[in-house]
This record gives sequence, structure tokens and C-alpha cells, in this order.
Amino acid sequence: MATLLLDDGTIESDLDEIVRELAPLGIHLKHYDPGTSLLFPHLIEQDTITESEKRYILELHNSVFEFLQQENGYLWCDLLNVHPGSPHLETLIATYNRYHTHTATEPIYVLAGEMIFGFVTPDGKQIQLLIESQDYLVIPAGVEHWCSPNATLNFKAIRYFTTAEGWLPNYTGTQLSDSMNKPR
Ligand SMILES: CSCCC(=O)/C(O)=C/O
Ligand SMILES: [Fe+2]
Ligand code: NI
Repeated sequence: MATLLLDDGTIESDLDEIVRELAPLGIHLKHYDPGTSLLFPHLIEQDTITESEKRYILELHNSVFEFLQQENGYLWCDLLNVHPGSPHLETLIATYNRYHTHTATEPIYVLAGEMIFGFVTPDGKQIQLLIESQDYLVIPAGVEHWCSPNATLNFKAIRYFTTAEGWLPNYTGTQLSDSMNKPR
């Protein structure tokens, strides 16, 4: 289940409260737990997944989540797998852990593991959202965010795309706030 860290150090774990905090940014967050992870438990627990295993997971996932593609007009999706042995892991982390926007919506459904997203609220405060398996997050085009795996470096998620080129980061230069790391 998702967890939200507010600028003043408050930690929210109530989904309705987190949804309320994210609403001014137009960010959508749901927790869909249709049991799809039971369709391929052994696959999402292993670090590496072969291309044919990815296709198998995507096929089963899409058979249950077809409504997401129909409701939102997603054109295609892929399975992102991050694990401690991922090639070019440092590059992937450095690519996305700086504030950026996309010209397209960034929808993501978490299959396993955790990922942290950072956002700037309309009043300029910075918040951090931890998403976990069965969380579905949709970041609207143009909304500033960064993202990074947590210390486990494990994350498997379905990424949906509404454009052919996918999510190209446009960096904004906003500095990550260190207010959360200051002693209280
Ligand atoms: C968590 S998805 C992988 C990183 C990415 O594509 C992105 O845009 C994060 O904001
Ligand atoms: Fe992004
Ligand atoms: Ni659940």
C-alpha cells in the first residue's frame, strides 16, 4: 500500500488521505488487487525475467487490466524490471531521480517491489510517495516529479504509454528539498 511523506515529516498511510493530498496535482492513485500476482508469483519474485516471461506476464496482466487500456486509451505497455543486478542501474536511477516532466501521462501499475516518487505541491512544498505492489499511479503530463527505487533496488511495474516515444524526461532544474533529512 502507498505511503506519503509530507514536507513537515508527517507520514500518511491512509489511501483516501493520500489521494486527497495528491488531488491538487491531478495525480491519480488507486490500489487494485485482483490477485493477478497469483498468476505469476514465482516470476515476480525472481530478479531477472526473460523476454518471453515478460510477454507472458504482460499477456496475463492485460487480460485482467484490459479496462485500464480501454478507459484511458493507452497505446502500449511494457514491463519495467529493476533489480540489484540490473545493467546500467546507476544510469537509470540518475535519469529519473531529478525533477522532470513528460509531455505524456505517466501511468504505472506496480507488480512487485517499491518505488519512491517526489512531487512539488502547489504551495511549493515537496512530498515523497512510496508505491508498492498493486498500486496504480497516474502522473499527468507536465506535473513535476522525480522517482527512484528504494534501498532494496527491487521494482517490477507495468508502464503504460499514450504516445509512441514513451516518457521522455524534460528536466526542470528544481532542487530536491533536504527539509526531510533535517533533524526535527
Ligand atoms: C518508475 S518508472 C521508471 C522511471 C520513469 O520512466 C519515470 O519517468 C519516472 O518518473
Ligand atoms: Fe517520470
Ligand atoms: Ni492489496
